[in-house]
Amino acid sequence: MANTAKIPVVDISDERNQQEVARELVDAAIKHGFVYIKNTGKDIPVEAIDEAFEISKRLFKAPLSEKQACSIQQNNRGWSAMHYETLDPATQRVGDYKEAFNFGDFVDGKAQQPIPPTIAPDEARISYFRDLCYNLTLKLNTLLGIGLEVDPFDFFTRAHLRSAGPSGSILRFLYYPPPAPDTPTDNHANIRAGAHSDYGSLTLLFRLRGQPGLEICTGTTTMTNPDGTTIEVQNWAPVPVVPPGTENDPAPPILINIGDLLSYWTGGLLRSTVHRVVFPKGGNGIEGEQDAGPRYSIAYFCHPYGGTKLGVVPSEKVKEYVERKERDQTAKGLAVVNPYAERKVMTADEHLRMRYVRLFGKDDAATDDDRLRASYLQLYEAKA
Ligand SMILES: O=C(O)CCC(=O)C(=O)O
Ligand SMILES: [Fe+2]
Repeated sequence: MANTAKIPVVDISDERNQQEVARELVDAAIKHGFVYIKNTGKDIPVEAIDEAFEISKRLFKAPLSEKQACSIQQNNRGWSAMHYETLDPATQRVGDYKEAFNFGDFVDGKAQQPIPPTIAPDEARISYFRDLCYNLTLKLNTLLGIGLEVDPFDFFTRAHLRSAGPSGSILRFLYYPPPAPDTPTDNHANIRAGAHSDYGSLTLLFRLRGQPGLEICTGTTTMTNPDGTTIEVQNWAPVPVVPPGTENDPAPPILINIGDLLSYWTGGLLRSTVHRVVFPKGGNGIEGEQDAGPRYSIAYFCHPYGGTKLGVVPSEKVKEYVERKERDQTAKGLAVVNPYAERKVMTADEHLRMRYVRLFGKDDAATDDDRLRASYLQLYEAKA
């Protein structure tokens, strides 16, 4: 049995004591940065998930010309071709072995971007699914507010309301084709999705039974080379689609992870964990997860309103954590960098732009402010 990730499964049903649910979610977000939401079919009906996967499969099978006509734009909407994205440029020699399609906002069930004709009749259903994801993220934001004892408890929720203004939220269909026979699958030359952390506040991830590949970084090990020099090697643990206790649920649990924005906003208290998607290695050791065929997943990346100021979160828990970390750094003789001490508080849009600058390596687009923020962020990306 592979050393699988020990991510908690939380049942967020309304019948449960919501204080308790909130505590469980926050504990997982602090410790793992990931948490499974038990799928009872109440928050997101199982049929809606099945439908979304069915549409996604048809979309990626559509003629290339249809997809190319919807190629991804500056606004991060549209189709991203095989190898187009490189999530881990430091390690990867070629871009990710995947295709993706990003959906931004819909208005009255209509996409505000070009849609391949093959799935044009499904627009309203995609919009409905995106709404279900949005509603679930509002509930999760409220629970995180309760668990962090933020005052007011709906502080995060309000920042994520559509009525607050446009955001970077994206519904993304992902397709990982089976590796071609000559494809090297050693994770360095070629990988389905390179190691990365997500950019926004929360990500919802839907996966299919029998389609493994997601792994989380659980830490690093220092290795000594023959010449005495040392290198840090990342340790990886597969994330089962169907963790123990959920085998009889109507659908696999929805996997939630904390993104960099929420980690930054909470001074690093909530953890944004690095993850990646690898090719099947003759099964990953998890019972029932042996599939070497194509892999489909669906992600919903939740972002607050673009103008949200990522200043101090009104929570004693966050404040105590930031102060404790500063004391620890001082005791270790390390420089103390307080992100809240910036002369101008960064907004959600600025945070996202900073990440795009890094993803696409366009440093010429970066301003001094971007670089300053990047240096602050590095501190919070030190996944202690
Ligand atoms: O496909 C997956 O399982 C994960 C995808 C992912 O991490 C991402 O798109 O950010
Ligand atoms: Fe991700």
